[in-house]
Amino acid sequence: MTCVIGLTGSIASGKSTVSLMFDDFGIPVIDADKLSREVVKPGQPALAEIVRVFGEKMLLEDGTLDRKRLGKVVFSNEEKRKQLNDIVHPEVRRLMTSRRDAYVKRGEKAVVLDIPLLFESNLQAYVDKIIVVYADHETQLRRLMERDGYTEREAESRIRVQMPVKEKAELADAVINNNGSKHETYEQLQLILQNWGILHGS
Ligand SMILES: CC(C)(COP(=O)(O)OP(=O)(O)OC[C@H]1O[C@@H](n2cnc3c(N)ncnc32)[C@H](O)[C@@H]1O)[C@@H](O)C(=O)NCCC(=O)NCCS
Ligand SMILES: Nc1ncnc2c1ncn2[C@@H]1O[C@H](COP(=O)(O)OP(=O)(O)OP(=O)(O)O)[C@@H](O)[C@H]1O
Repeated sequence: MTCVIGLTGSIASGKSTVSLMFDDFGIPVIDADKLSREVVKPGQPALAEIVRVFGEKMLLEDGTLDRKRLGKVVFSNEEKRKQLNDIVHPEVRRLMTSRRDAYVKRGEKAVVLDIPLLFESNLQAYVDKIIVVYADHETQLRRLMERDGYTEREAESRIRVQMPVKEKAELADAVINNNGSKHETYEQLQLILQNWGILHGS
């Protein structure tokens, strides 16, 4: 039986960092953020729908989506964010479940679905176990500003539209505290996978 692990957290809490660590254990990861980029590539119906709803101004000169511009709109307007979600999320869910099912069919011991909005979108039933990657607000804000070059205001607006990571942690089967070093995070992940019988102790 494949264990389907949902990996979530809040923006810049460290999901991608943890996601890379699964590689070390030979466990495949399906990344919802990556899929959400694939489904809006030029020629895809979701991009045409975004242009219809948000206008041609959302395209860069080369015909690709102007993510920065669209981000400015949707992270400051709840209604518009919902409109975008309604265009992008069904496609992402379709790709995610078909890839998950392929891994299950192959008999992998585990597969990870890295889904930033797992709780917000009510996708708990897609997975067997949930790991929340936690970082306290200050750490999250600092890492987000450093990684993406956002002002404090821009970073806060992105954090604010998600369920607080503390609440997510309460709903998890396991929590990784990512306030410390990446090595400490790695050790926590290893222990969780051992406890779940996915990895064997060394
Ligand atoms: C608005 C867009 C164009 C901004 O692109 P940008 O390259 O700046 O950000 P990126 O896609 O890398 O997302 C970064 C993080 O923002 C958060 N985030 C993204 N979209 C949303 C959303 N609709 N609601 C809440 N948080 C979101 C997630 O934590 C994500 O990990 C893009 O985020 C998007 O298309 N969002 C809608 C699809 C979506 O919900 N993706 C996230 C989960 S699949
Ligand atoms: N334990 C850590 N120590 C130092 N830096 C870290 C640690 N964990 C993550 N970071 C850094 O913090 C930033 C955010 O981490 P990461 O990209 O993994 O978050 P994320 O949850 O995947 O974000 P998003 O929701 O935007 O996809 C990155 O620049 C990453 O290198």
